[in-house]
Amino acid sequence: MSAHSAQQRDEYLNLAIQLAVHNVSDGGGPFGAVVVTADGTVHEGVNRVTRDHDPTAHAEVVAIRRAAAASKRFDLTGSVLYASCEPCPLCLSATLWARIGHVYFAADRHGAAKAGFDDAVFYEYFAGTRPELLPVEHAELAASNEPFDAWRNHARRTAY
Ligand SMILES: Nc1nc2[nH]cnc2c(=O)[nH]1
Repeated sequence: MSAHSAQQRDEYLNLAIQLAVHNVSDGGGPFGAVVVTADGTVHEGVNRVTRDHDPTAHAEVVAIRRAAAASKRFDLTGSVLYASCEPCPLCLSATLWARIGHVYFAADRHGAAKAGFDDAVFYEYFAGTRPELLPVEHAELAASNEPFDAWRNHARRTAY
C-alpha cells in the first residue's frame, strides 16, 4: 500500500481534513489522520488530547493505535499515514515505531503555529536549536544496562 495514486492520496488527505474540521465542533483539537494498512483497510483518528486528558492523543497516534489494535499487529509495515497537518516529532516517532512506510500531510507546522500549536517549536528542540526547552541528563549507574542484559538473556522475547 506504499504507492498510492495522487487521486487516492488526495481522497485520504481530504478525509483527514474533514475529520479535523468535525473534531473542532466536537470539542477537540483541529487535527485528523488516517492510516491505510497494507490490505487497504482505513483507520481514522482525531485529536483527543483535551477530552481524554492525554497529551499523547494526537490524531496520528490515535489512528496508529486503532490500526494496530484492529489488525492485532504492532508492526504496520506496508501502511500509509495521511495527516491533516504535518506530524509533530511525537507522531513521527510513533510512525517510525509502527514501521509505517510513507506519510502524506496537508497543512504544515507553520500553519499549526499560527493556530497556537507548538509543533514548529518542538521541531526546533529536536534540531538542537532550543535546548533550553527540556534539559535531558544522562546518569550512568552500575545497574543501567541490567534491563538489556535481562532482555538478551530472555530466550522467548518478542522483538520489535
Ligand atoms: N500533527 C499534529 N500536530 C499536533 N499538535 C497538537 N496536536 C496535534 C495533532 O494531533 N497532530
